[in-house]
Amino acid sequence: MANLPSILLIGCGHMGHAMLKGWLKKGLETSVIVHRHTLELPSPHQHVQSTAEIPKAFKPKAIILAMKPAQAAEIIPSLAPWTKEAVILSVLGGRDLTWLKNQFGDQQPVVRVMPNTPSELGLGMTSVVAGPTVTDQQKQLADDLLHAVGEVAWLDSEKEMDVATAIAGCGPAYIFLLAELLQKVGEEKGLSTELARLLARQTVVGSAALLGNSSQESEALRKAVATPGGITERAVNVLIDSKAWPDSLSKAIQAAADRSKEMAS
Ligand SMILES: NC(=O)C1=CN([C@@H]2O[C@H](COP(=O)(O)OP(=O)(O)OC[C@H]3O[C@@H](n4cnc5c(N)ncnc54)[C@H](O)[C@@H]3O)[C@@H](O)[C@H]2O)C=CC1
Ligand SMILES: O=C(O)[C@@H]1CCC=N1
Repeated sequence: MANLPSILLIGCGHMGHAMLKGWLKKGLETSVIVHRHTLELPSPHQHVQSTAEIPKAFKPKAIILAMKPAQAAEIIPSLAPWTKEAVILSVLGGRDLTWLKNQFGDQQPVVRVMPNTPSELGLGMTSVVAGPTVTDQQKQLADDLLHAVGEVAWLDSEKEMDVATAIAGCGPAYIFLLAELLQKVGEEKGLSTELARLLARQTVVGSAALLGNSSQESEALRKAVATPGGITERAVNVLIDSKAWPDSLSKAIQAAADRSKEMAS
């Protein structure tokens, strides 16, 4: 793969750092990273603690906004010296293209991006929608950067972004919660913490890898475990009851999508 373009990354916390780790592995050309805390970076990448310290001569092809949404309005005006020749990739949860246009002005090319933390391993899932002034070349640049850290879905409409966020942006938290709960129930049922932790973690890890390496639907993989009249079927019958997982997951996704929509303004 050709080197990835030069980037200016604003915010290098959980999400920014996950993407940066993925990009560094894939040959990121040059970057300046704004992060308030210490950060070890290989040369020629540069770490600064505030936007005031970004070298004036630096010409990033893309500026990635990965700070908290509440910090964004305060930081964005200080980025003016670097925005002219760059496309903005906004990772900000909930902040929509209209909000971004109001911050940067009508003409600034802006792409709204919703990645997730498995990007760190190149196993991310990123949903993307481009603003009206983004050129085909800039779309390609965004696509190259995001494909370097996993799968990319270009949405047909920005309306899809709230649910896409609720499923994939937030999704790793649901999977980790499942691992947490499996461990907790194991402990409650008398297993040692060490054994319950191992059983829960390796089951989630192994199942995700199996799904990722299989051409079968998740339903088929599930049915391959649940022998008719056997043991798994008893548990699946409890979980699949319409009032159990189908209902709670639907409510959970709706709650997250509603919050994403709420954060647009
Ligand atoms: N954590 C996740 O799984 C995901 C997060 N996001 C989005 O990513 C963004 C960041 O979230 P997290 O990484 O979880 O937050 P975080 O709190 O871990 O990171 C925030 C970063 O912003 C930096 N920052 C704070 N004030 C700053 C300032 N004045 N100038 C420059 N940088 C400053 C901090 O140093 C830190 O690097 C949010 O907008 C969130 O909606 C999107 C998808 C997934
Ligand atoms: O929880 C949040 O607000 C961010 C957006 C998606 C994942 N984390």
